[in-house]
Amino acid sequence: MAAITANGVSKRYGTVTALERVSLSVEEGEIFGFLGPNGAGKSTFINVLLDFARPTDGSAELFGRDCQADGVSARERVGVLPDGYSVFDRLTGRQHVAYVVRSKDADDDPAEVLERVGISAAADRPASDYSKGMKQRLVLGMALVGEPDLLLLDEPTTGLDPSGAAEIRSILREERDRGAAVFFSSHILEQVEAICDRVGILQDGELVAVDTIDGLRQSIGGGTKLLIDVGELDDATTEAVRGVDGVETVTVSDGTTLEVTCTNDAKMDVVVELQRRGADVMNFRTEEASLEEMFLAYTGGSRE
Ligand SMILES: Nc1ncnc2c1ncn2[C@@H]1O[C@H](COP(=O)(O)OP(=O)(O)OP(=O)(O)O)[C@@H](O)[C@H]1O
Repeated sequence: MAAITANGVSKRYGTVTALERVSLSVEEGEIFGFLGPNGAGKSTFINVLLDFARPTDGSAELFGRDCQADGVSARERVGVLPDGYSVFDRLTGRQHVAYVVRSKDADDDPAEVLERVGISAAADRPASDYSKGMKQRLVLGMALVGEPDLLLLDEPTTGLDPSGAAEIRSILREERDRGAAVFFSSHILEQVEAICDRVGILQDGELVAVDTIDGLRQSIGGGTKLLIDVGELDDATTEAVRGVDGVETVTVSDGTTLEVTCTNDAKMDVVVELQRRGADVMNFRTEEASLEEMFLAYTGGSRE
């Protein structure tokens, strides 16, 4: 059964359309990255799943249970790191985790949970004294209690230093590997590229793409960039390469290096055309489009 199903979810705040007919499905055992620039609607979508916000149109389900009509039972199997979370200032980290263990009727050892998220040294300090990154680790630890079947995480690595972000990514992989679905939002492309099985790109409330990273690469023109060093290059040869089926763009740098973006299938045709035209192909490299290039292609360069 799908962990998350969204059927045409729209959300309007007055004249602002935060979400526009978002439909998607996330399965158990996958890490799904929800990517979009600031204000794209990522938190609003998670808030709809948690019933912090009600959709204007459409509906959403967690494990087949309606997030609004049946919200409490929909959230039963879910661990959450919400946007704008807060901690209880007077409780220690250990007490926070112990509280969640009791309320979920779970049997996790709070010390182990705190160890896992890297704040065991601060276990008995009040959470009010924690840094932002430590609070974030604490709330993530609380989300992990009870082996939830779905982790819903709003920007889980923002505010963490690079090694902290890497630790969290490895926890998310472990959770996926034990069969949980992991859904997390981010505007940090590298975080998403590093661990996601699939990615959804949200732009102005609309889901403009959902695919694997490789699939996204394919759909923006194969996503393959060829860098070809040739001895000499004339305009007619450049034009001929532009005319090869599957070629999207051709640019020339330093007078002798061609940069060609094209579908995977067109790679060899480009080289064959160059040779047919008598060009001396001296070096030939390919680069895959980075997620950043894909993101810019989908969002029209509005990365923030
Ligand atoms: N409670 C609210 N009242 C009015 N407008 C809202 C409310 N919540 C969100 N919005 C608007 O909806 C849009 C989407 O906001 P949202 O917080 O979902 O974006 P986001 O993708 O999570 O952004 P960020 O990456 O900056 O956190 C924005 O234009 C925002 O101003």
